[in-house]
Amino acid sequence: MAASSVRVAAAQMTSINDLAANFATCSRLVKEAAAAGAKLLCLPESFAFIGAKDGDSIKIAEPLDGPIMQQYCSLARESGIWLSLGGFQERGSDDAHLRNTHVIIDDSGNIRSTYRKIFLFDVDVPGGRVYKESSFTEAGKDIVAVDSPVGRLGLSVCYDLRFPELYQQLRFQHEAQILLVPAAFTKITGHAHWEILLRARAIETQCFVIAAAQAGKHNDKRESHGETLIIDPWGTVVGRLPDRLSTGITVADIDFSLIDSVRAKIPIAQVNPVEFLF
Ligand SMILES: O=C(O)CNC(=O)[C@H](CS)NC(=O)CCC(=O)C(=O)O
Repeated sequence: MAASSVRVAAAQMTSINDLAANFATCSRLVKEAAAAGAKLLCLPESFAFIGAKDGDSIKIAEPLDGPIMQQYCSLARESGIWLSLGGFQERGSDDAHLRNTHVIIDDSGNIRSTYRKIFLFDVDVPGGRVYKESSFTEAGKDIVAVDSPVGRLGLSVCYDLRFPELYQQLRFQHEAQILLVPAAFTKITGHAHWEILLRARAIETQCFVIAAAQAGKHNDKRESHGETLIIDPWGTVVGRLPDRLSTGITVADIDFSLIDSVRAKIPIAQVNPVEFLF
C-alpha cells in the first residue's frame, strides 16, 4: 500500500562566489535531509554560485552535462535523495547569456526534468537597486511539471512567483500537487511580499508550496531575504527557517489526503471562471 504521507525538506543557505564552498554547504544539507528521512531536498536559486560582480555568473555557466551539475548528480545518488536545484547557471546559446534553470535530479543521480525561468527580474526595487536579469539571461518558454515520489512537482524560479497565471496552469493544466519556488528574493521585496505571495499561491492552487531561499549577505552588494517556507494546501506554514538563520533545513510531511480533502471541500477546479467573467 502506498504511504499516505512522505517527507520533504527545504534548505536555506548563503551562496558566495566560490563553487567549492557552496558545494560543501550543499553536501552537508543533503546529508542532513537524507538523515531526517526526506525523499526530496529543495535547494534555493543560485545554490551553486552567486557572483560578486557583473559577469561572474556568465563565466562559470556550464551545460547540464558539465562537471558542476555532475557533482550534484553524484551527491543525489550517494545520499539516495531527490534534489530540486532551483536556479542553476546553465550555459546559454551564446557566450553572453545563461539560462536560469531549475533542475530535478532523482535518487539515482539522473536528471529527470529541467525548467528555465520564464519571468526575468528586470526591476527597479523601490529603495534598492535596479536589476536587469534579461541582460545576461535567456528566458525559458515551457511550463514544466514532473512526477516524483513526493507527488507531482510544478517547477518555477523566484520572480516567477509574481505571475499567478503560471501556477494556475501548473495546477489546472499540468496537475501539479507541489509547487516549487526556489528563490533569492531581495531584502526589501522579500520583507514586504514573500510570505504573502507564497501562501496565496498555495491557497489558490490547493497545492503544497516549497520555497527554498537564499539568506543573508553574499557579498558587499547583495543580501537576500531568507525565510525558507513549506506551506500546505490550506495555506498553513508547516516548515519555516527564520531569516536570521543563514544555513539549515526544515522538514515537513506531504499529506496527500490533505490535498484531496481541501480540493474536494472547496471545489474550485469544477468551476470554469472564464464562463462567468467574459
Ligand atoms: O542573479 C543571480 O545570481 C540569481 N538570480 C536572482 O537572484 C534573481 C534574478 S536577479 N532574483 C530574483 O528573481 C529576485 C526576485 C525578487 O526579489 C522579487 O520578485 O521581489
